[in-house]
Amino acid sequence: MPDDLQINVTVGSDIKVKTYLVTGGAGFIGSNFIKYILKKYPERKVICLDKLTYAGNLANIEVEINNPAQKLSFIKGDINNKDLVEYLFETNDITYIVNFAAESHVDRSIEDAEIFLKTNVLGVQNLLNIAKDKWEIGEREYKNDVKFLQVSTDEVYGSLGKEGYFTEETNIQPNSPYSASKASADMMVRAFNKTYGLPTLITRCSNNYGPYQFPEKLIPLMINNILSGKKLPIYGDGLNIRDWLYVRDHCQAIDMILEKGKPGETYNIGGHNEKTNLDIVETIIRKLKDILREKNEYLKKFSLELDNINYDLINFIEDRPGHDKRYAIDPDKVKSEIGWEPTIKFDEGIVATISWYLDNYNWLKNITSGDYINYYNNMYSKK
Ligand SMILES: Cc1cn([C@H]2C[C@H](O)[C@@H](COP(=O)(O)OP(=O)(O)O[C@H]3O[C@H](C)C(=O)[C@H](O)[C@H]3O)O2)c(=O)[nH]c1=O
Repeated sequence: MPDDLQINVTVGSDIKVKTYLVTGGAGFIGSNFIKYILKKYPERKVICLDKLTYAGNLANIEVEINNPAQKLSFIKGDINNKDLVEYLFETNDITYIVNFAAESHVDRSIEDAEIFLKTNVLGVQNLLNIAKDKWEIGEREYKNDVKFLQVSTDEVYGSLGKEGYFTEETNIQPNSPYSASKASADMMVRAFNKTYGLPTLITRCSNNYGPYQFPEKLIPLMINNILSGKKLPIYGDGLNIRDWLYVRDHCQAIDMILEKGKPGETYNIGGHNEKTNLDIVETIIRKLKDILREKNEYLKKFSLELDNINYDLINFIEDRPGHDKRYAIDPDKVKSEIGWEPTIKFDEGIVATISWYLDNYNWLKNITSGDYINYYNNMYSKK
């Protein structure tokens, strides 16, 4: 049976449709995942639980929420809310729990780590506890299908030198409060698998980019700054290296790991696309210019002049404390065991991303009118 048509069939005539609890589903990767799943499996149900912090935005999944043909329900709430999470498990036959809910920005964690521990560690422990209790009761005949997938990050491995790659066996050596919180959560997920047998999966992705990313992260921040006539702040010498993964590829990998992954296992998901930050920023300048040459109505809209979009916009600023030098992922396990590899080339993905931000400038404007502005004002006033 092709994957797309797969449904859960229990004994007798009772047909169970898979139901996802997607936590953090109004954020960048979570909302892309919901879109991916609803499109690929129109018969499946998705419950999105999201606290709607500064980085979560209902607009990201508005189209899907308003489409009665799509089986998506949205609940505003915190993964730390025990009663609410219990209620969701009691009132739904949840097959897959996919946890995207997290405070994700390294710079914010350096300013104050508290919320990172509350959400990324205690929140995960709450989800695990409740998932385990419901799973242990095992009323459902399709209990074996249940999986708890923790979306983690390659940052838990720390930093690489010029050579080598992170494998799933690499020691955990987080360097920022953010990555320390994600590593702690990974250890709790592991413990719930080893101690109680909860069928867990951990995925560790490299840097994502694509539509709906909050403009505090490198790529949308640079796009937004160019469109707003601002300088482009690069930390340190700009030679730190990240491995960039288009968000849709990441969503596809998570879907395949949910279906084929072995409980208790960890899978690294990378884009095999290592670039220095300086290279990324220069590429954005060049590609944005190419797009604006073709769609010159945008020049007027943003009051921009092509000649002013150049490398002089780059502003090297003080380095991020504890700035990891290089992340890079060994592709072997997810390729050989799951059959996944990235499909979207960076040149394609970056043009799609820049075009999306140009075409959805209202989204960007709404996002940047709140917390984000205050946060950056405070941060840059210290530099
Ligand atoms: C915002 C910003 C960043 N940078 C540098 C710092 C990093 O070397 C690189 C990317 O930074 P960003 O903050 O976008 O992402 P990372 O710190 O690599 O972490 C990201 O990717 C991992 C996998 C996650 O797990 C994180 O949740 C996610 O935020 O650009 C600058 O030079 N200037 C800037 O203004």
